[in-house]
Amino acid sequence: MDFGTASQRLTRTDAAGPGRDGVLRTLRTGPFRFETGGSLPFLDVGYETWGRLDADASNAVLLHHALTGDTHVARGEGAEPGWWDGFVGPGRTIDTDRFFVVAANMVGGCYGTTGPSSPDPDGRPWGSRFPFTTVRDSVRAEARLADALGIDRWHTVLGGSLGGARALEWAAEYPDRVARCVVVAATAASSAEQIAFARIQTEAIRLDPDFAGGDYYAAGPGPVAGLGLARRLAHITYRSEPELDVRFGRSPQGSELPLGSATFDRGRYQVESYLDHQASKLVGRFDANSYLALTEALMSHDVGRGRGGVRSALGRLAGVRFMVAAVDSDRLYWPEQSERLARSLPGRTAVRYITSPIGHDGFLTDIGQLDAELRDGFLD
Ligand SMILES: CC(=O)SCCNC(=O)CCNC(=O)[C@H](O)C(C)(C)COP(=O)(O)OP(=O)(O)OC[C@H]1O[C@@H](n2cnc3c(N)ncnc32)[C@H](O)[C@@H]1OP(=O)(O)O
Ligand SMILES: N[C@@H](CCO)C(=O)O
Repeated sequence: MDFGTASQRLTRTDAAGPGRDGVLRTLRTGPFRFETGGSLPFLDVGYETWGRLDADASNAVLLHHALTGDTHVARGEGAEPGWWDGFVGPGRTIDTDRFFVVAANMVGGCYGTTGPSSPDPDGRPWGSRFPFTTVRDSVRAEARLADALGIDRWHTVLGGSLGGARALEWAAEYPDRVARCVVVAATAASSAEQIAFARIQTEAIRLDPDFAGGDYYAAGPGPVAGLGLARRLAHITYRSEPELDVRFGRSPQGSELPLGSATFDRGRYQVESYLDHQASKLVGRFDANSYLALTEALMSHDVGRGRGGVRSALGRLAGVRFMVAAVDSDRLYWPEQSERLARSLPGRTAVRYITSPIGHDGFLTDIGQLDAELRDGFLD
């Protein structure tokens, strides 16, 4: 099964070695024990790099993708654009002429790192046997990648949304290995409402008859209806009410008639068609089990777990320089939650704001608003 462009770029290597910019490679680890007890005989960690590591390995930057993102942050040798192209590249804020940039796919994902759709040693997809995974598992896998690449300490770790949770978890798990940490549109721990929205999504997938308990790979495309429903709900939370209203209002989609002529026989509003499109795009590029694994990893996100609570976990991070940023219209990762996170960090850093009408996805579309803050001092 092909989950999109990333898998087409996949080439497998067993050693890190010097890289080619923006080409997906894989580091195979030894046995991997998950935070909550499961284990796998090995993990493949899919990653891409840009630029060159300095002789003293002091210029390495780790970028983290969000829930359904991948490792292709910036353009590389090929023509395929990256999802943060304006932000990462030669002369950009994350300047690949200066930094050695690394992006790894999360454990449980479907863009290069071992996940439920990956084959077990007998060649069968792990499916329902894939262990429950947490953000901390991904960070620990990335630490092995850092070891293999010869990086003792990151110059900067940076990410948004689930990627922001990963960045923060890196600082908490390995404070001596992180000099700077940028957390965008993320919280110290997933809130009740974030867990609630996520649960509806995971339920939509599990209730799809084609989910087959997670072992659907041999039978066909799998729970595409459930995954599409999950994405529709999620996408609403990624945008703002005013944006949807201004953009779509009550307009019908093309010549469709939303009032209909009989029960269950009506055309769509534009916003329905928009959500249908977002759903079908995701279904075409993402594995439902990976969506479950990463969503539940995000539900479990709590930087204070096993560390005496959030305040205690964050209070120890005086050696890490932080930037916390929020999207002012975010109704999923509320700005107040970023403010709370920033207040809990040593030095009580001020929250930087991305001003955008669109909501949570502003961390993807408008990250450039952090350029000046990052270039002007923070990344020095
Ligand atoms: C494999 C990967 O590339 S994943 C890595 C990067 N991606 C991510 O990390 C997250 C996934 N991506 C996203 O969430 C989004 O694409 C974002 C946030 C990056 C971009 O958001 P925006 O630029 O604001 O796009 P927006 O939400 O407006 O959607 C535009 C799409 O809706 C479509 N659309 C707009 N109105 C309608 C409508 N009435 N009916 C149907 N479709 C519509 C557009 O045609 C466009 O389609 P396209 O994306 O196929 O070209
Ligand atoms: N649009 C983003 C939002 C999640 O933060 C994604 O799909 O990864």
